[in-house]
Amino acid sequence: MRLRNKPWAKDKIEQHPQYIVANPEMYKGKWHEVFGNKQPLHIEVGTGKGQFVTEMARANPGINYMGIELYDSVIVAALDRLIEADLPNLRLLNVNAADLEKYFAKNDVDRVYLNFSDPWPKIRHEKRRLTYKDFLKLYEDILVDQGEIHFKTDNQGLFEYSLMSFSDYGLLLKYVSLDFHKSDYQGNIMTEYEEKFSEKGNRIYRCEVKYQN
Ligand SMILES: C[S@@+](CC[C@H](N)C(=O)[O-])C[C@H]1O[C@@H](n2cnc3c(N)ncnc32)[C@H](O)[C@@H]1O
Repeated sequence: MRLRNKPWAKDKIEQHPQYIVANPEMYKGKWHEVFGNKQPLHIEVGTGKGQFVTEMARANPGINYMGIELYDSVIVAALDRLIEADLPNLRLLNVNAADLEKYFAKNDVDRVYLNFSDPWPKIRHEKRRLTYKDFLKLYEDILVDQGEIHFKTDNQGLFEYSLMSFSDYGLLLKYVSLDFHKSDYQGNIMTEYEEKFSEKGNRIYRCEVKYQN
């Protein structure tokens, strides 16, 4: 993600606490208070400009969604999208996924989406990959039992690494496609990166994995 410095981004985020949750640690274990219902919660870790979560929330009003993004200069684009869509079942969190356990308790989350996560190809950066074992432990600690991770990428190296990481962790493979856009999967919602890279002719890889606890 190319980052343009936006010095006004912090102020804009603070002005919209109804969309980008302020003090999210207050809601650990009680996110239903934020949404006003007990619908399942699906989170996208590394949501970028938020196209995927917004369209998922619009298409599935019976599920609550949360887009999690580290950079304020990126999440403001998701905020603009959310202001326009004004969906009651969608919120954003401007936090680092490495701190997820500060904001979510066990069973708070029903599904984790990882879309076009930064590949961090150098081995010395392995720990930053969102499918590294420490992140798989974090997701396990906030998901319901038998919770799922749904993962899409155009990066073959990251996909291969992630399948190995999921397998080493003991996750069960439920679905895998090595050319997702040529598969018979119905109802795919595209992310910004997915649109950009598939238009360039890149192949899209996708899998669904499930914890066996
Ligand atoms: C390559 S972009 C993909 C954006 C979007 N999911 C898509 O498919 O279009 C990856 C995003 O993940 C965010 N990200 C990376 N590491 C993160 C972390 N530890 N916590 C939260 N967001 C993170 C980046 O800032 C970036 O916006």
